[in-house]
Amino acid sequence: TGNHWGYGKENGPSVWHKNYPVAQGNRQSPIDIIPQQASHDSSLGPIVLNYDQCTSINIANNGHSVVVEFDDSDDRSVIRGGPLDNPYRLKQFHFHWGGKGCHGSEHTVAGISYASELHLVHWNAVKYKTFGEAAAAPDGLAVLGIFLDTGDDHRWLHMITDVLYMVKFKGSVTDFKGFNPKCLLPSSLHYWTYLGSLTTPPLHESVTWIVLKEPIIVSEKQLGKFRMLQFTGEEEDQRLRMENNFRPPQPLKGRKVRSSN
Ligand SMILES: Cc1ccn(O)c(=O)c1
Ligand SMILES: [Zn+2]
Repeated sequence: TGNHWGYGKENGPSVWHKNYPVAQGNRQSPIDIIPQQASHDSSLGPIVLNYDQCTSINIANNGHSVVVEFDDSDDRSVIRGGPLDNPYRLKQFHFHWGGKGCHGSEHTVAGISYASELHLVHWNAVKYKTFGEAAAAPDGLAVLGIFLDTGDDHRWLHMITDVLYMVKFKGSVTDFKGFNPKCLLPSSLHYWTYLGSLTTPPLHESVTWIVLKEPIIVSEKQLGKFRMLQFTGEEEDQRLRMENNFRPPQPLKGRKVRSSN
């Protein structure tokens, strides 16, 4: 109902604060990461991803992005180590991207944006009973951010781009079992980390961000398939191409960004 949030002129990031005042809070995401200003923290260990038993369930168009959901009923796929005090359970991953020839990452690096950004969303099931509860807690979520740059075809991304036609319209969902997101990681797990928020409403300040320094490479052709998705539902007469679904960088407000080695 009503003027739901989105990425358009009337309902985009510049007006989200009207319904979600935390948009102007002190730990909002994304941010511009300035490598030279990040502090090397030798106490920051490596991040460890245990995705081998992971169980993807489906892939869906939620009207803001395309999301792959996982069975998070136990600790079969978790992220641990790095800045995290305990394991966080993989819940879903999704992407943010730009328009044709435009970049659409959320985080930027020294003012430079990438073509796209993949977010792997995890929640603290040690401290909280549900994802919803964790999403509202200051140490509730850990999101692994991976930049996508353009070049050659990505060897495994076709497994996702080949099924996007099945979820063209908002509200569509289709089975998507047996996908292990480990195939979407770059070779290095070196990262920046800082305390931030969801980058979409409700913009809860509940995320420990872990942003990998090394991008993965995908082709323009593969990226173009994301742009055939629609923000709108099949029944709506408006046809809105899903693109530029990113929030721009937010004020750092004195936060420190730490860097793994
Ligand atoms: C939980 C959540 C929701 C939206 N986005 O963009 C995120 O990165 C994480
Ligand atoms: Zn995201």
